[in-house]
Amino acid sequence: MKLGRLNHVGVATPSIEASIAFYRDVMGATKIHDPFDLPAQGVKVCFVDTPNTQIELIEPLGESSPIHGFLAKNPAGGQHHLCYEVPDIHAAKAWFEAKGAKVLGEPRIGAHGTPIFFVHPKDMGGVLTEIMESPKGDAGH
Ligand SMILES: CC[C@@H](C(=O)O)C(=O)SCCNC(=O)CCNC(=O)[C@H](O)C(C)(C)COP(=O)(O)OP(=O)(O)OC[C@H]1O[C@@H](n2cnc3c(N)ncnc32)[C@H](O)[C@@H]1OP(=O)(O)O
Ligand SMILES: [Co+2]
Repeated sequence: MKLGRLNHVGVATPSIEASIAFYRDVMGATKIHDPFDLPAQGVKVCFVDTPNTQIELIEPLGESSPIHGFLAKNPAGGQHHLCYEVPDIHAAKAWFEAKGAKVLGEPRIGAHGTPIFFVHPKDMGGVLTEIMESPKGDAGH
């Protein structure tokens, strides 16, 4: 597998509205997308565009949100995951499993409408890593 483009940096926040104000007023972001709920992933999401990638703001949605534990340890929020693009999600899953890394569940549809999976931070140098299939027609690198 070849390392693909960095698609986004996931940032967990207790308040997407407060984080939007921060990225707009302090960081000077000029393109902030409308937030939306993603119940299947247990998060509310908002993308902030930068010239070369996106910040993905995520706020817990529902009691079983996968980011509850992270925010319990980091109540003010913080950098949560990095997401890289790959051309073929199933080939990428097989690659990480063959390397002995713990893939968390089966591929599912993520916020960009393409399949994603996560690899456990303990096997990824301490970084929760999201692998995302590139949108069709996009090589991802
Ligand atoms: C918007 C949709 C989608 C997209 O399309 O982009 C998303 O990005 S959704 C993002 C949210 N979804 C997920 O994170 C799903 C995958 N995550 C998980 O399955 C769990 O969060 C986890 C990674 C298995 C952690 O589980 P949790 O129960 O919260 O924590 P533990 O206490 O069991 O943690 C074990 C261990 O790992 C450390 N940890 C936890 N989270 C992170 C993190 N984000 N980055 C780095 N390290 C993390 C945690 O500190 C524990 O370490 P020790 O205490 O040393 O054991
Ligand atoms: Co993400």
